Amino acid sequence: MRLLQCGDAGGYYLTKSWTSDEAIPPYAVLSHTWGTDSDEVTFDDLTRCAGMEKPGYEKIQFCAQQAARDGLKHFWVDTCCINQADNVELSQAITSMFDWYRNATRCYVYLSDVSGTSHNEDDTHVPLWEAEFTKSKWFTRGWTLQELLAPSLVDFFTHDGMKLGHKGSLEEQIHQVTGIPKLALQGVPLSQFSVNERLSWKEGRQTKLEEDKAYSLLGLFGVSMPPIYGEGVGSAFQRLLDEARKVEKCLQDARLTDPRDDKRRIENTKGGLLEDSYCWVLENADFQRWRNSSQSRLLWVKGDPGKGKTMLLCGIINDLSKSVAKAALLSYFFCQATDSRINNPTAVLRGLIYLLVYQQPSLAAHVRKKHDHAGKALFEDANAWVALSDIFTDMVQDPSLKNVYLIIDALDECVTDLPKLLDLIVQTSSASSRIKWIMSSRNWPSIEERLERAGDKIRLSLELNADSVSAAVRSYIKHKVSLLAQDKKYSNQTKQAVLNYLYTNANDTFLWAALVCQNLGKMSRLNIVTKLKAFPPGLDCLYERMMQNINDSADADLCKQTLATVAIVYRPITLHELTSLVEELDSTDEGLDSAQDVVSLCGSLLTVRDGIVYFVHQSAKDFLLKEAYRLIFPSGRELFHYTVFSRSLLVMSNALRRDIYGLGALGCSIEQIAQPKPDPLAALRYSCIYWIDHLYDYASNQSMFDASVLESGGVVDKFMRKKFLYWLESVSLSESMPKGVVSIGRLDALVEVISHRLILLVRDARRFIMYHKSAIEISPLQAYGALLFSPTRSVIRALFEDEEPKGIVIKPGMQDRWSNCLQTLEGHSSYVNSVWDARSGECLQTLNVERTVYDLSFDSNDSYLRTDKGIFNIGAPSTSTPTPISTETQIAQYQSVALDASGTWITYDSVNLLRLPSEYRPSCSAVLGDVIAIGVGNGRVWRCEVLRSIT
Ligand SMILES: Nc1ncnc2c1ncn2[C@@H]1O[C@H](COP(=O)(O)OP(=O)(O)OP(=O)(O)O)[C@@H](O)[C@H]1O
Repeated sequence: MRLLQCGDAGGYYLTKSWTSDEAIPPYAVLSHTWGTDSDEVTFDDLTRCAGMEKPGYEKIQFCAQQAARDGLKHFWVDTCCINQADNVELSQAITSMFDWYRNATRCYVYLSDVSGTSHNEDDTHVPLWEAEFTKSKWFTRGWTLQELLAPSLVDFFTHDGMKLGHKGSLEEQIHQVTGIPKLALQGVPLSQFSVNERLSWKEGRQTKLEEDKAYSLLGLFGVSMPPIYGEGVGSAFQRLLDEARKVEKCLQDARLTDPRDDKRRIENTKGGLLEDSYCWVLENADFQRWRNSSQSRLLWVKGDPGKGKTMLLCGIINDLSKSVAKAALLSYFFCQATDSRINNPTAVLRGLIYLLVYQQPSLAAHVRKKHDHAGKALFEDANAWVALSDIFTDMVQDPSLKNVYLIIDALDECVTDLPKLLDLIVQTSSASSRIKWIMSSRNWPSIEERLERAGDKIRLSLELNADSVSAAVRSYIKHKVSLLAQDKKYSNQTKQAVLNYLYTNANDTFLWAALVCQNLGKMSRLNIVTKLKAFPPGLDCLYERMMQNINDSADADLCKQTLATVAIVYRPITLHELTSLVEELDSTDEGLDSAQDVVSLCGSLLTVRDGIVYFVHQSAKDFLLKEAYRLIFPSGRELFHYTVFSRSLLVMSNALRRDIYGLGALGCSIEQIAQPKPDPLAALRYSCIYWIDHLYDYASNQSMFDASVLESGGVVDKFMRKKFLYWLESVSLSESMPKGVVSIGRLDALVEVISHRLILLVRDARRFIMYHKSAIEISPLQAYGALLFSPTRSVIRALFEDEEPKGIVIKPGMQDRWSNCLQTLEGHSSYVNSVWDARSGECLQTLNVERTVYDLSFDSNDSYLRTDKGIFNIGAPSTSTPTPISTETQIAQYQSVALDASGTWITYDSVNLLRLPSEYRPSCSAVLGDVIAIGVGNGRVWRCEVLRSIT
């Protein structure tokens, strides 16, 4: 990027060309409409110190003067800063232009057809400029759309240099003229608007070259593609949309959780964020040093449990999102030990990457280098961490980024592989001065040691800021007790007594105060001063007292079972799921109500939000697992895993069945499926996803493990034989296929070590799920269609023979064993050319593309298929109603049997029926009556006959 600068002796000269990874000085950009080519000052003019007489010179002078007024030495004007005669440079400029406008300190819109001098004669209240402004041709040009949206500061000027206002002050008028939502004008990330909505903003805008209509939108979609002038506007838009969809897909696949939703949920669960209780940190000297010094890139907020770290970070995020606005990206993640989805480093990176790409879609390019080939597996397979940490490192060093603020709460709740995450933080913080990290955690020496390697880090210890924390806790107590006093109608005296008790005993711990207030909220005001004594100071003492109360209650056993269940599960469970896992609850008629009641009885430790049961705080769970361990797991934790495992197996065995949602159509897509009400999976979902994990953890203590569980005829054997396919369907309905694949892998590993009896069954089940994963993930009932594409000697196929869709015949029949292909990978081509070993990552087999069948037709007497690779004898297909022979790939509007447009589905009467494994996808096809013949990439030809009455 070349910039302009004023010369000492007047005139303007071009600076050197800055590469994208150099620190480009602050600059202003001009946005304007082009006159005729001869009117504009060109790159060539400037290099020859010519062009002063051209009308376009005025705009350059205007831009230079305005930039100087704003204290900017450099500025950029598209007419002369790009050498339009150099195609490579022009092409590069087109793909970078959005970033150049976005990174400009200011953008000046020069409206050549708006004057600021006179008033509208018809209506003296409306200045003439406003009428002219709304009709300005600037709003009708293609490129000015990104020039309006990319920069954060856009000032509008008349042709004689009078400032009319800025994007914010003129928001209403701009919105009226362009139809662009005000939020987009305010700088909300453009990815928040659908592709179609963004496309609608270009309506009525013109460009000199027709392809520029598409190229001028590249930045709006975060897409980078080379311009190919001459390709035509249709092709340019097609490429643009293809790329935009890939960016969208990338974002969708990266999203494991939306950290913005997590933040809102956490704030709500904790009773709302109080500004008075966190704003001290914004003035804190350590925080300020981190904020203002370019050397300080890493801030570690550390403190004991319940000191308010999470809420502090929520407050900092709110403050940064206001103050850094579009000048920087802000990405964050909240680790939660109780939820296995968000308690590991891969989840952290997915969350951070998701928010970064959401704010700046062009960053998706770093993900797409791998995602375009690997698809969603990039984020989920065994190599996810390695791939994601590379992507993340590249992303935060992207030259188009200004500053990036990265925030992770509760490192101590990242329960697996924390050192890996800490190392990445340290490494990225020293790699670029544009990155600033904030992390919070408890005072763990192991974290301290690891962070020691970072350069200039700042520790903000809550214990060392006791005065500020103490004042913040007092303010919190004051607020909470006022609400209590109002609610419970405390007298002034009672209110004061409660306040005093909390002030004296909170020991600067928010959580202690929060728990006591929560409990007081459930008590009557009678004798409240005496009742206060039931809340001893110190978190552990408080939990101990609560546990004692539970243990003394009439429902102690049920409460302890419930607490043990909530403490041992791998993600927070719903009340419905709780009824499945705790036997006593399920056996009552009013299972759900009882679950609600028992959680209320444990109310000092548990809480329910949106039907999901949580610990009131991580420290409550920690207390149970350490101090109250013997009480809630009298026979040890492993045996409790067995309880959850066996309950899961029992409830699944009773309830799982074919087509549990009553979908009917085999090809019904997961995207079209709405959960029925009541949802038959509501109580089973957790069990479906995690039963194998509980079995695995039960088996981890071999001395307690009862091996008969894994014997033939044992509970696992019976379940797999009777319910495996229904389980697969339910896993898909729960959108958890990747987890299902991993779980069956774990079961396989377990069986290999413990019991060889089940090995054939489990290994076959594993091959089945790996081979058919994609089809079942897209359409749950394809679990049954998949039987048709499984080997004749597959154990699962034999066990579930009755579940095969009736009336569909595939010839030649399947081979008798599973092929070398462990897992089919779905890329963007219609069939894959290579198959890979999922464990070693080695390529097992590369299909010979040379042998692809390209041409295929039925012979006139229906006994042969003619192909470009030879003639296949197929015998006469049993069709009764011959229809015209077509050698073209069939599309979905065809009656009877056909292929859909993507060549991945066999359809019947235009409805998806069978999803084809990659190896069976067509390179060509032909239809005769109810028979479709398909030629594939490995030189094979196969056919499928679909009889009218399919079930
Ligand atoms: N600024 C605040 N506004 C409202 N509530 C707050 C605030 N700060 C703390 N609290 C209350 O204190 C409780 C504990 O705070 P928080 O969860 O932030 O502590 P923590 O230091 O992150 O604890 P841990 O390390 O154990 O996770 C919260 O559940 C909330 O009820």
